[in-house]
Amino acid sequence: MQIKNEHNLCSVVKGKKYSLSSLKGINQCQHILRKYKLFRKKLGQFAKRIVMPVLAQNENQRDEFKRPHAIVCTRHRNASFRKEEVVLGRLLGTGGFGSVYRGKYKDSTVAVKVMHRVTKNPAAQLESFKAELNTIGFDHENIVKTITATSLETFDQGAWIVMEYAGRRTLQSLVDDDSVSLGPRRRVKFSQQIAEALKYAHDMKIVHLDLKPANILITPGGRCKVADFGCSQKVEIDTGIFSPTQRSILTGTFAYRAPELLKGEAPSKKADIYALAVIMWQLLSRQTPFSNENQHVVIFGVVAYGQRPKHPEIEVDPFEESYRDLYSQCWLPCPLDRPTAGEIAELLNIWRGYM
Ligand SMILES: Nc1ncnc2c1ncn2[C@@H]1O[C@H](COP(=O)(O)OP(=O)(O)OP(=O)(O)O)[C@@H](O)[C@H]1O
Repeated sequence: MQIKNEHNLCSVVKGKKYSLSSLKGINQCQHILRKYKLFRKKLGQFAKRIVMPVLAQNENQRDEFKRPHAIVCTRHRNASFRKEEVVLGRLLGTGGFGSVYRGKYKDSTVAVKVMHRVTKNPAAQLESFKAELNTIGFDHENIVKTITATSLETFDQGAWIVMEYAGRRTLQSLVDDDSVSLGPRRRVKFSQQIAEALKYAHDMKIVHLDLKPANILITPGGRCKVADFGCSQKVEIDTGIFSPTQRSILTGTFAYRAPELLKGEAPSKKADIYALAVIMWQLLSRQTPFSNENQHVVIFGVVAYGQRPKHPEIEVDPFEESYRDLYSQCWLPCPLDRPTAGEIAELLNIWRGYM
């Protein structure tokens, strides 16, 4: 098939008529890909695994492109980012593996995660850094944009991740702040935006696995942005399940962790849907899930008896009932019974149209 233009190339690749011989003229492809910068936005992961190896200059490069995370590492290594280009400002907060500062990079206000130089678990820290790089190239209004990062090779000399600055508030701080109203419209808007972010990440074969209100930033304009992909994992393209070589998912906060993860089973996209359910519950109840309860007892209850956070004892109208029904479906014990992020986003979008 002759490659004529961007659309044509997309349809060849997306329509899976991608036997490499059908992509006539590598030079032509290169030209089109460069011209339209298709690598990430339009062809996504598929292009990285199928088209990029064709364009690779030599065997080594070809193998590298075929490995998961290859694009991230390669782009990353070649990135022109130097620490001197960043002006660090005040500290925004400190997490387990790094401290986040407000800063300036190329005239933009950014947030910079500076990984701790000394840590009790350097291997886990490196994994977390690599996981955060899963979102390099993501472009979605409800996901904190990762702009650039120092290279993996220089990790030991101090690793930095430069992100868009998404404001000072988190969804957790809104839930905890009694002066902030979280009426039905806001609840549905936030839930929909989180579902949209998950849909995008899942379409890119990335699962977050540490979704909770503290990891959702709220911009001054009131938009949700999912942050902290430090526990995220890549799903295999064909099977939809995780490569067993990747690290186990013993991270995350237990109240938001799906029962299959608590049982030690392989995670899937539906683990994020479970976490979204708990967040939706929290937006309605404004309580902390399983607060003051013994963690081990709760984990046993969640896994063995399908225990979930209690529905808040408030009067509910038919609309609230639908909202409860939706999050109750999202935390069903069997991952297959839970809706997809796309289905949830679509439904909530329809609701928003009626509110
Ligand atoms: N892009 C960003 N824009 C604004 N603030 C951010 C951004 N990224 C992180 N922060 C803030 O920086 C602080 C530290 O974030 P970080 O992700 O390192 O740690 P954490 O989520 O608190 O802990 P951990 O990662 O160990 O779970 C948090 O308060 C977070 O809200």
